[in-house]
Amino acid sequence: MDRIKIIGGQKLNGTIPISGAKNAALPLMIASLLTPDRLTLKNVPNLADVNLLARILRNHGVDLAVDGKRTGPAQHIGETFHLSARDIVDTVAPYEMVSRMRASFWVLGPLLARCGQAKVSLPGGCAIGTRPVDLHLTGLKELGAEIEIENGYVIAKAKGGSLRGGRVTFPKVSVGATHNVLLAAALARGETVIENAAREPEIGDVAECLVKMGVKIDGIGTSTLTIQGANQLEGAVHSVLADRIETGTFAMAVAATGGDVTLEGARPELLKTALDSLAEAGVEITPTNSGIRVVRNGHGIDPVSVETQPFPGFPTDLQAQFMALMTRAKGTSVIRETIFENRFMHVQELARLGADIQLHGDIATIKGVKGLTGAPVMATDLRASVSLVIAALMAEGETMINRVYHLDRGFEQLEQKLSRCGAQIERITG
Ligand SMILES: CC(=O)N[C@H]1[C@@H](OP(=O)(O)OP(=O)(O)OC[C@H]2O[C@@H](n3ccc(=O)[nH]c3=O)[C@H](O)[C@@H]2O)O[C@H](CO)[C@@H](O)[C@@H]1O
Ligand SMILES: C=C(OP(=O)(O)O)C(=O)O
Repeated sequence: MDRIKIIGGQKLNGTIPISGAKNAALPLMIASLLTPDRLTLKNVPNLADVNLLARILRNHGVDLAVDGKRTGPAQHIGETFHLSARDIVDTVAPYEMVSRMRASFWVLGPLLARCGQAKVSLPGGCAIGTRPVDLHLTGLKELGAEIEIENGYVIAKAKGGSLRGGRVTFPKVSVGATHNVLLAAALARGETVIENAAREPEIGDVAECLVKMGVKIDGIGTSTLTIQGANQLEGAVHSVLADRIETGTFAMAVAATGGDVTLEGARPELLKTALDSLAEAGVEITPTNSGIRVVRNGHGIDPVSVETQPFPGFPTDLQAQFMALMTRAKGTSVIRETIFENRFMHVQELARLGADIQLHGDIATIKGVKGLTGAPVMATDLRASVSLVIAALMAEGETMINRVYHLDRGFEQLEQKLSRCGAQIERITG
């Protein structure tokens, strides 16, 4: 099993190219199930989750060709995927695959819309809470799905053979349920209205792609989406939007170590709340023509308290990274996690490096310490893992991070991007 070794204490200086967003690339790939024509996606990040989803989609009959396959150590990021689902050959998404990744559950809506039936295993994903799928299922029922759960599988059939438009009012904001219903509504007969839809930019990106495929959607970027389903969708060409979580992660890494880094291709408007929190901590954030410049030189880290919220609030996917930064602040900060009930697995690992963090329910109180010291730690989930990378970059001496397969799910060329900016980071394989 691979590990990552980091010798902390180096400032980061240089340029980091930002990859396409995992959380947009996955539902965009799934959108290919909606059309027999070719969907071309550019700027797809090379990640374990993307590769696993490619296997799941191939199993359903999607033909996937990749342009620009790398030869040797890649300097460039992003690939072009051509996905063609001429015929859906299997409407079952098996446990072995779906249990390893949350987003794979989102094939349910499109399969149901295209084929009138689907059998999809209950999903897995990061172990950050119970993560039910009730909102996905009630949403699809509003579009005419009949649903049973048997032996860990959701078995769904469209009443009368095809879905029809409906009104879905989510009692709670859910990214995944919004994706699932939006994708299904694209091929449902008539109009669907989704109220209290998640507004995360990745949903807007999928909606923009669906529009290119022939769906009429009003309210993109707002919490009310009105979708006119089409009988048949066309192919399209779409570029995956920049990863705001990767952007925020590197910005926090630079804030942590000090230095001067340009995040090339970053879109500051996609993570305004997080960048504002960094500015409050004393980090200089400057939008440039091609991205964002992040600078911290001389100025220490001021303590800043945050609370996670759905977009446009502070993202839960940046909570662990921000906590790592706050471990070295000049005072005490408070972080409240309101989205997932068990997303504090990084706390005990950060403590191994010398962090002083008290947990009470959904609130973590972080007292900034004078210094962290390297130690062996274990990655527990994707964003928790990268918070350990940030802490290790600040720590004195060597940190060995075990179970880095979590990182490979969501960070393209992490070690290369950091080491080119001066970090002492190395993957130890096997
Ligand atoms: C692949 C992907 O894009 N994953 C993201 C997605 O996860 P995911 O789509 O799983 O997250 P949701 O937005 O659905 O979850 C938000 C909250 O709603 C609850 N809930 C959700 C669905 C449901 O049917 N019932 C229910 O109660 C969840 O337990 C959680 O407490 O959004 C999260 C919140 O921004 C991010 O942290 C994940 O990175
Ligand atoms: C929690 C995440 O992923 P998933 O929803 O796939 O578990 C994430 O991307 O931070």
